[in-house]
Amino acid sequence: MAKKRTKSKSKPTAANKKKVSLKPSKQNKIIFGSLLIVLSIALFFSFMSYYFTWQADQSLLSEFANRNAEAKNLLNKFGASVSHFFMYRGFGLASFAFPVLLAVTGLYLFLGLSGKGLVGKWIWGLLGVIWISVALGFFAIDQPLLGGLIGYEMNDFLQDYTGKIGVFLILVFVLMVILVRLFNFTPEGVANFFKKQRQQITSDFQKTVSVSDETNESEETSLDLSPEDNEPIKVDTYTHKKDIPPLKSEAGLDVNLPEEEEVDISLEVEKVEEEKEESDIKSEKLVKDFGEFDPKLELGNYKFPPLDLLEAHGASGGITINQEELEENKNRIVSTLKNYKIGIAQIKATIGPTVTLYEIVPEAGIRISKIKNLEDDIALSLAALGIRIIAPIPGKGTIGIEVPNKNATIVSMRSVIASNKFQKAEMELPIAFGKTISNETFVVDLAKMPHLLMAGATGQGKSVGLNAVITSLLYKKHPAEVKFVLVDPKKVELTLYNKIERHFLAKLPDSDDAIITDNTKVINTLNSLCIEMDNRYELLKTAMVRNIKEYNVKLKARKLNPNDGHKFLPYIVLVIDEFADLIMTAGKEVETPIARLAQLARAIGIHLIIATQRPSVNVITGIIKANFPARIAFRVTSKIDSRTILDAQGADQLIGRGDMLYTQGNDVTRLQCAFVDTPEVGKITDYIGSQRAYPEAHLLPEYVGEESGTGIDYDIADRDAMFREAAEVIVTAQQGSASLIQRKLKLGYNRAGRIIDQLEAAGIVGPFEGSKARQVLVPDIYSLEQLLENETK
Ligand SMILES: Nc1ncnc2c1ncn2[C@@H]1O[C@H](COP(=O)(O)OP(=O)(O)OP(=O)(O)O)[C@@H](O)[C@H]1O
Repeated sequence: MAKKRTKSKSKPTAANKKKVSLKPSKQNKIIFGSLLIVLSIALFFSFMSYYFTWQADQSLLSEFANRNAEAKNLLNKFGASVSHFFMYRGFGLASFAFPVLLAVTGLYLFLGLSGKGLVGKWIWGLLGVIWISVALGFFAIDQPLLGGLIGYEMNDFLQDYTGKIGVFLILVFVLMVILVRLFNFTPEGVANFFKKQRQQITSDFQKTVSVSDETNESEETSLDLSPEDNEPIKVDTYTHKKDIPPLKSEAGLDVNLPEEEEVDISLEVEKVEEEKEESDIKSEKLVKDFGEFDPKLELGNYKFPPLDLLEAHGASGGITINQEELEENKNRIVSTLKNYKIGIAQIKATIGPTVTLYEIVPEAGIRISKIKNLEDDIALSLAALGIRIIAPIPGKGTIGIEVPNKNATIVSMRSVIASNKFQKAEMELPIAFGKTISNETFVVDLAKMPHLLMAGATGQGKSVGLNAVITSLLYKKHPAEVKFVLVDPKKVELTLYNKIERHFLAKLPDSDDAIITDNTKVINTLNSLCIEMDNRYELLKTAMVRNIKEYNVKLKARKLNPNDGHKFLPYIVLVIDEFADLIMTAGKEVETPIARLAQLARAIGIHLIIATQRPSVNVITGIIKANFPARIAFRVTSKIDSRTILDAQGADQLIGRGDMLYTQGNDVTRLQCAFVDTPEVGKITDYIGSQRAYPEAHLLPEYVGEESGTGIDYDIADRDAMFREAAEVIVTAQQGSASLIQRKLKLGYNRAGRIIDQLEAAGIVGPFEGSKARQVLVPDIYSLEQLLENETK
């Protein structure tokens, strides 16, 4: 009871306090506001009449209590006494600021405006009062009524200490403070003021001129709604209320116009159409006459490949995993973890196409780091290939164990292309990679990646992955919108796309084949792409846009003149298979342009996809890695490789056949890559290839290398051990081809390629001639021997 009472006692006091001091009711505010206004009027009139009656009323001041005594002041004895107090004993003429301040305060309260800034007004007001009274005391020392007693005394006091000049300087300084703080009296402020005045005059002048030229209509538009200081008027489109910036009165007081009044004033806001530049009007007319520019028009009848070119790969039955398998795996996980004394509170399974994710909530008190440390042991105990432990699953407090399904389901390209997610994807370059562990279609935008690095050991699904990427784009993009530059040193993986050369491929002007299989050509192509990139940046600059998307939108709206070199820019996707081979043979020569493209090409629509078998650090160099945030790892053979690609392990524990990890930044997602077989790709390219095409492949800018040859100088000492045998084979057969050396000497493609380069450097074979074999420059074995002997001399 006692407690209650104390509580109830303390509460109301606090509340009352609040009510009285901080939040007066609206009525109270109005009452108090009116009182202040009335008081200010009374003061004003008293002060006014005091100047005429003060002498007459002087003697009455001591007779305030005498009812018979009558003062001359308009407000009688009250007026005479108060005025005497303020004007004579106080601040003199400056006292007129008090009725003003009181009136403003009263208005604030009366209208219920927020009291922000009121204190400031009082402070500045009082400072102004003191300054004026001291100034008047200083200049009109013989007129005590002007400066008042305080003005006089303060002046006297200051003069005693600082002398007349000192007081004058103090007055000037305080005046400066007031001017700077209250009226922004700075050199820039003054300059701006004059500038605005000048602008106002010129615009007024122009308006007058235009009014005389134009019809009545322009009279309406010349109605100037903007306030003088060019601050914008915000108009609420629903209520048509103007949000007018507070006006400043001469005395430096912010006067906020009461909102209610604004509603009463019916303000008609005329929608003034935005001023259009001449070019805008022109482009609008063009769009009106001819419609938007359509880059697809040239191949207007182009038909996108239908879905039935793709096969279902028996995936129509859905995922096949039975309850037994799930139970079995669960029991194994539980018992394995028990061996390590890890209790499980809960376990949940998510079935994916190739793996099932078991999500475990460990018992309270078990450290996740313990499970993480036991990762390898647990994987070993579960004795299955492809187990990956994620401890903890990012964003969840659980631990994931991925266990491969006994019967993996193939994710067909058909199923992902047909998915709603892909069909409705509002992306620039949508790619349907496959399905996630929870069987959702995984679609990403290549334009956002913006480049992709793909790695994986032989036979783990890289080529299929590349085909999936290309197929996705072929299903979604018109030939006018995207072009591929394909680099295929293996010569077999991407050849099928030859059929769509005149639809979708880009090549160097002088080359026969669009698909690049030769390393020297790759260097030229990469450099040519760099030129294309620079050209595109130049176009973007002149069009004043930031990226290819904005550029093409502007071009479609006919805002860019083709006569100035503007043209529709298709996305360019550079696909390099076997990047390791390229880096090994050409090194810096390819690394530099690739790094340049990777760093800069995202805005102008050139995107790189690089695939490699060997994800070692000398292939995926730091500079390349830094510019390829999006990476895909198929199965690799070692943890180190996994780290090189993903900066995380796990790719070594994949099960192959399209099982992959995708990362774009931090999160690693396990996916089953969509499967598209070579015959399917064949069908798609046949379908596209059989349609009307452009006259030729999209031409890249010409690039003239420093040397037309290989550009690689070989020292005699650096020659391959099989160099002599290879030279003999070539000269005997009189056919300069790497594949001949490969066959006869049973060498790998790369080594044979290098030997051919060395033979060229030695002058035994001629330069590269596209798809034709190189010319053999030595007629017979005898001449060859002579040539080689002369070399050693
Ligand atoms: N997503 C997938 N789904 C099912 N099977 C696949 C998938 N990807 C690849 N495979 C199987 O793996 C085989 C090898 O794939 P792929 O040719 O893509 O390997 P690769 O990594 O390109 O090898 P290499 O580096 O030697 O060219 C395919 O023939 C196919 O049988």
